[in-house]
Amino acid sequence: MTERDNDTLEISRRRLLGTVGAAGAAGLVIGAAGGAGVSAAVSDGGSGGASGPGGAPALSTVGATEVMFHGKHQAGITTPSQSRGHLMAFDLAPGAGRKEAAALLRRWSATAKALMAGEAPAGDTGVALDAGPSSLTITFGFGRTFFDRTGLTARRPAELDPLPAFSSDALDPRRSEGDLWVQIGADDALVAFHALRAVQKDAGDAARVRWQMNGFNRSAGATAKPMTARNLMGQIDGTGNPKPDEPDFDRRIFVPAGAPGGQEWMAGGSYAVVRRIRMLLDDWEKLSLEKQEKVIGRRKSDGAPLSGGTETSELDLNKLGPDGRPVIPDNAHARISAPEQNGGAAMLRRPFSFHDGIAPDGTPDAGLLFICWQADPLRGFVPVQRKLDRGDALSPFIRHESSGLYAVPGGAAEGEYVGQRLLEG
Ligand SMILES: C=CC1=C(C)c2cc3[nH]c(cc4nc(cc5[nH]c(cc1n2)c(C)c5CCC(=O)O)C(CCC(=O)O)=C4C)c(C)c3C=C
Ligand SMILES: [Fe+2]
Repeated sequence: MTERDNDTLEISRRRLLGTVGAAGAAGLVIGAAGGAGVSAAVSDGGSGGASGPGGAPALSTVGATEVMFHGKHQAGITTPSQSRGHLMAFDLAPGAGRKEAAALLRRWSATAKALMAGEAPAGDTGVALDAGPSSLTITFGFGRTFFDRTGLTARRPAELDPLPAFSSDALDPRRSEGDLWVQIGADDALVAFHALRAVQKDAGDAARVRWQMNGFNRSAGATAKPMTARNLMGQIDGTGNPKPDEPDFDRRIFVPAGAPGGQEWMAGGSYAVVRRIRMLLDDWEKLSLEKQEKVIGRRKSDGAPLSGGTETSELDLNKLGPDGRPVIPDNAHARISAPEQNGGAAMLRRPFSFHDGIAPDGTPDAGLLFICWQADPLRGFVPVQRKLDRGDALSPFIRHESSGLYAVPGGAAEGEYVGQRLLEG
């Protein structure tokens, strides 16, 4: 596989034998559209056999797809959603400061680079053997408290100021915030788990796990062509996301270099708002299909706006029904959260679903690990959530149970580790 900057798409032909199957083709197309650096190699051993070069097991495109570690932005932001995800927050251990944090980020970066390339470290457990890189991404961020703990308060970005309280919040502080945040995504469950263990072991005495959450999306390659994912309410979720080929995408999602009053070490970075949002599925599933669609303002079957068209048609917020009322109701989630209703506020939503079994009250402990990316939370998540908090038809069916806000620095250049410009600048 060829290593490339993660803003470019490279399909290595070194081991590309035969035709890319439907699943693989889907993955590659999404990778290109998403602007994520992806390299894919497919091996069938040259004769349709079961082994690749050096006797390594053959890989499908799903297994062989590699997302590059180095690049302008960290991987895992514009990378197409993976089918497995793990989120972890760490607190620095008592006595650990800037020096220990820098050593930890150096270790984590080396591990991320190796695992994302499908390499197994010496003495490895073997959990991820045979599966290839499987689009593994490992993304690192800093929480507000990190800066005091490391004596870097003066370099804390204003964007990390605490989010306002929202009336519908039911937040558990033990599952919120944290000094450091790690997002892991992969198209193979074993590859994702392997990375989770490696990251945790690397933390050593420097940091302790504060909370950890597990998520999933539809399996890579399950659909013949790329499709927007569905959430556990059954809705197509992600349609309105800004697209990387739109002219203002970078400005909305990534911190520019040289921003007046900004923190230069965040150039190319982004801010992640992370919320564990429980879905009250027993209540939701009692609603008729018609009522469910009015809650969102889109059709459940294909995600098309209730004003007509297909999934990608613009919402016609002025269209009235035969009863003289807006066909997309005033409190519909898609209406309230639309950028044009929020002074252009936009974010890139890249969630995972979660299911943590059955709660003591017998209801499913399931919902959305909502992760959204923006250049500034005050021009992304905050205004939209303020508005949703005041009258979203979806609110009675969801509960925000935890919250985190993290500064995710730009990608590491070759020879650099993630966060080096902060920790050694
Ligand atoms: C504050 C931000 C948002 C939260 C929190 C949120 C929770 C949430 N959303 C859904 C389901 C859907 N959301 C959809 C659209 C949508 N949602 C937000 C923001 C938040 N959602 C935005 C900015 C948008 C896009 C609006 C637009 O551009 O028109 C949709 C419609 C399809 C789509 O565009 O993705 C669905 C469905 C759930 C289930 C949920 C909490 C669990
Ligand atoms: Fe939403």
